[in-house]
Amino acid sequence: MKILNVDQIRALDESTIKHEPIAPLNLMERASMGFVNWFVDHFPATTSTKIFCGLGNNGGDGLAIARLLMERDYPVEVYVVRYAPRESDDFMHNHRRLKLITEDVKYIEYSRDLPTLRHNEVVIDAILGSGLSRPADGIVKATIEAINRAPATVVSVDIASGLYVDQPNQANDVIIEPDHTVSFQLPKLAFVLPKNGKYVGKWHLIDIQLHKRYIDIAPTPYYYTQPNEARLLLHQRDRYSNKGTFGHALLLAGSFGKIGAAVLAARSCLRSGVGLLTVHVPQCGYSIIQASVPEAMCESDGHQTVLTGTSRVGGPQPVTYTTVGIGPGIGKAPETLAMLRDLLPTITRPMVIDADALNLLSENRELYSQIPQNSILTPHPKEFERLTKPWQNDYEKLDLLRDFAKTHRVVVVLKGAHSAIATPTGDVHFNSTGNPGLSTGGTGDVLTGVLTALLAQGYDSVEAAVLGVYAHGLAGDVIADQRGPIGMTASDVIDALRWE
Ligand SMILES: NC(=O)C1=CN([C@@H]2O[C@H](COP(=O)(O)OP(=O)(O)OC[C@H]3O[C@@H](n4cnc5c(N)ncnc54)[C@H](O)[C@@H]3O)[C@@H](O)[C@H]2O)[C@H](O)CC1
Ligand SMILES: [K+]
Repeated sequence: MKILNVDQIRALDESTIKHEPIAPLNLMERASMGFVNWFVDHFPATTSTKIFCGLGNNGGDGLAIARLLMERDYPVEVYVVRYAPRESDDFMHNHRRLKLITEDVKYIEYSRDLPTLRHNEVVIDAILGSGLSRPADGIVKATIEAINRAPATVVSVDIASGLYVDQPNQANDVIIEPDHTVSFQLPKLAFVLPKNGKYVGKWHLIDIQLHKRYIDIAPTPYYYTQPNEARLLLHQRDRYSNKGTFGHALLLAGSFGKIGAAVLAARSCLRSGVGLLTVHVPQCGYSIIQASVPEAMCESDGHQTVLTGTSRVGGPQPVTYTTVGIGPGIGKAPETLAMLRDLLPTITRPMVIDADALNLLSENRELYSQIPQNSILTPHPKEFERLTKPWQNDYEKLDLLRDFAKTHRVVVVLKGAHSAIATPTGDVHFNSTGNPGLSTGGTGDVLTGVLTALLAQGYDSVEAAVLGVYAHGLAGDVIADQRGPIGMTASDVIDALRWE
């Protein structure tokens, strides 16, 4: 699903009005009706509801929502925040329609006009929407602050008032902190950026049948992975296939005290459909892997505690493997760096690079040019900062991410809430699955195993990253549903992986 910018959202509106065709006021009615259908599914008709409306079309939505909820007998109070002398046409039209059924519309010009808000009430925030062009100030700011202080449940229409759709807010901007955002048709970039979490709450999309052809051809680098899109990426298995069909992966993982990382990556790799797996670990990990992952072959490094790439049986020969995954638990010993240095030029196929392998790269940037094209790198934000440089906000981070992926022709999975997957062409796919329970030790090792398995089976790198990250997050969501996010372990995630 595409994520469009604010100008495209406006143009999409106009395109819908022109091509459907539909009168602007009727489109507003459709959007408001969609919101109301969502609202009645979530809050009973006894819910005391206060709607705060601005003077533009977001406010117009608010007035239409007020009327539609009153028609369904919700106890609704309407407040218009009078911050400017002019209202939009569709605001005025809905204002007139509302006045036909109630005289009781209140106006907020000064702080003393603000009502008291209680915990058992619901506030609908329709003050400012996608038309935001400057920080909230004056009475708008005072109203937003009052709503944020109140114990009431807050639902924002389209986007929290004060939050920009696709550009950074300043640290001191005043923005609604909703429990829910009910938006129209497509997600907004602001919704998927981790730092905006409290200005978005849980978000929901209402299909208002905006012009499909416009969406289909609108250029954008940003995508949001939907369940049906992820499922379409899944390769169907031929019943006459054999284990050779699904590749032979090599995982280079583990060091003394961190053999568990190798175990997790190996198990998830096997659970993700790889044909054959060899795990190369330091000698101290040999018996552990043999005993705990019997399905894998194990190759012992010549070194007791860290990876050096040497071996008493002749050393790993990555060129003979379909795919190499490196990083989980390897540490940053000089011998391991030397191994990475020797290894990279010998690999011609995309590989998976994680954890300390990324840290070694960031400390030896001359190696960037040696990374095989279309490899998948899986940094968390701190690792990505080491690979690049610090950023001021999520938008700058996104630019760095796209630049890095394009410059080095790699796929970068920036892990976090809505993990962002940047492609060598500069597109970004935001993931839709996962929960805070996944921020626990070992889940990154699991992802490395998953991605290595998908590459070994012949998935293209972007597809492997989008599908693998989605499936990994979904496994976390399944566990969170069953017994809550707290106490989830990386091993649970492996067990919950499903490929169907
Ligand atoms: N396709 C859709 O998504 C639909 C969206 N609808 C709703 O329309 C709004 C956008 O409406 P618009 O009139 O363009 O903007 P706003 O209501 O957000 O703002 C009105 C107006 O306010 C001025 N302004 C900007 N920043 C500030 C500020 N900080 N303080 C005061 N005033 C400010 C500026 O001049 C704006 O133009 C969208 O969010 C949806 O809710 C349609 O209803 C249907 C389809
Ligand atoms: K709003």
